[in-house]
Amino acid sequence: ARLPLPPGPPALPVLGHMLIIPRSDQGEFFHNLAKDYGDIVHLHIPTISFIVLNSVEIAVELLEKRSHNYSDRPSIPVIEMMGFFPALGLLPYGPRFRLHRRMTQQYFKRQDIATYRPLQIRSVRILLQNLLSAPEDRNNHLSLYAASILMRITFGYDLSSSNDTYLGIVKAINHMLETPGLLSGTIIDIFPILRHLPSWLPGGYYPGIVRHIRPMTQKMQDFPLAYVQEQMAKGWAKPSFIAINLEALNNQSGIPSNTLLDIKGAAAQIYTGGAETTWGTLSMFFLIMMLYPECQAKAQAEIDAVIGSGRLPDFDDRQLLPYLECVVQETLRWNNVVPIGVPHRSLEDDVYKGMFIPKGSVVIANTRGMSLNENIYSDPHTFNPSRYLPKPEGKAEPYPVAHFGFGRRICPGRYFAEDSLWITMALILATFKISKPFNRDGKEIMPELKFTSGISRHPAPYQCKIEPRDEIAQALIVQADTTDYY
Ligand code: HEM
Repeated sequence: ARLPLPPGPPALPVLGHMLIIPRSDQGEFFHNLAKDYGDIVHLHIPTISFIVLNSVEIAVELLEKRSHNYSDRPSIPVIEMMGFFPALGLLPYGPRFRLHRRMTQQYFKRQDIATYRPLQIRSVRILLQNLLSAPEDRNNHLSLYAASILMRITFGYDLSSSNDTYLGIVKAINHMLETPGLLSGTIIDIFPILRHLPSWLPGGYYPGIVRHIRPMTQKMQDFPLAYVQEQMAKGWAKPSFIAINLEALNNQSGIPSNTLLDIKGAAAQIYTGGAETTWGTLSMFFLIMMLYPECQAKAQAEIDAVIGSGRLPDFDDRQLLPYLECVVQETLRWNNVVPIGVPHRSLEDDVYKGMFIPKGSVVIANTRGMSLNENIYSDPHTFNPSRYLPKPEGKAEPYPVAHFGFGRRICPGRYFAEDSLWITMALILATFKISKPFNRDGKEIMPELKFTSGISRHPAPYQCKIEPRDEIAQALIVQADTTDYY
């Protein structure tokens, strides 16, 4: 305990760093702190130590190589009070975490991910047709697309309309979780002690939110299980995460309620964790394609040269499209949608390079800062897919690795998510031109670079123009086979 803590800015006597930690854009704030104090920084507020990791090397050293100590989560009582239990992303390190992790990882294993491809392709084709018929509804189409894939594989549900009641519930909950100043998952929001500080939280505020949200959360978790049980009773349940887990228990008489709770909790976490992040990344992609038309044109030229214009890209084409691969990776880096990851927590005292890391520290992998590291990425605020290409065409910079987190808590849906993003971007670039809209005077409208703030971060609403690249592309979209082969 005599060893020094990692360095950090000057702190106030009791409040510590409470007044300097911003409520939004913490990723940038931590990134700037790293310039003065280094890649590992200590901050504190009453009773809580934060260790902020600003480089991939340190995150790997602590969160991966010492993962036995750094795989716990800090408790987020307000979210638990809302009924999010048991949810893998929030579970403390222990037997229940291991059970949920196993169930989820098993379903999204790298070697089995190809099973989902027919469903992903069909869903993207439907997305293309929706974008063709109502391009101004881009946002709704994207969120419908992301949720529909995950709901189908989680509980066999055919989500076909943005007006679906169940989708409405999930979106309302997500909205609550990301609204800045509410339950945004900002550092300030997630620490229980702050609930007692009137300056941050007016009295009665949280109980009010909980009253409003709890029945919705309950329904979000209960409906999928009831739906699958009903379909199984009728004998036509589609393959799904819930169906597989229930079938595995078939020979047991009377499934314990705790087991059912685990199945529905794990299922709900899959689409709450996966849909918002996938949708957010695709929303970022449309914004980027509008801002960087030269990158869009280069990716389209590559697709045209490799695939021609007579068919839509397929997963088999992935190896043949190196620039498109760089576009996907650069989209994940440029403004990553989970900018400070999900906080880990240390279980025991530890020492790193002569610095003391107290037991119970909240450990934040600042993935935004890692993506902006000037020692690795030249001109990091610029979207430049070519940076990853070998020299002399590119700069041979490494693909980003931080955006899916680290160690035993690394995103279990990462292989599936990358597949979804790749096929979506490939088909959209093959068929559509994305550009800035015009105002009444015929001048281009420059989008404002504004982002939401919370655990997940995505562009604030913006307009863009989406039109088929040509008549051949339009025909490909209209004639695309959307038969359900999954
Ligand atoms: C672009 C898409 C996605 C991004 C950027 C993303 C990012 C992340 C990050 C940063 C974490 C925290 C990792 C850590 O604590 O170190 C995480 C956790 C998680 N993600 Fe994802 N994710 C994405 C898609 C998905 C998908 C498609 C699924 C479901 C299939 C999913 C399910 C989860 C779950 C269940 C956790 C909690 C894991 C745990 O606490 O052990 N995610 N994700």
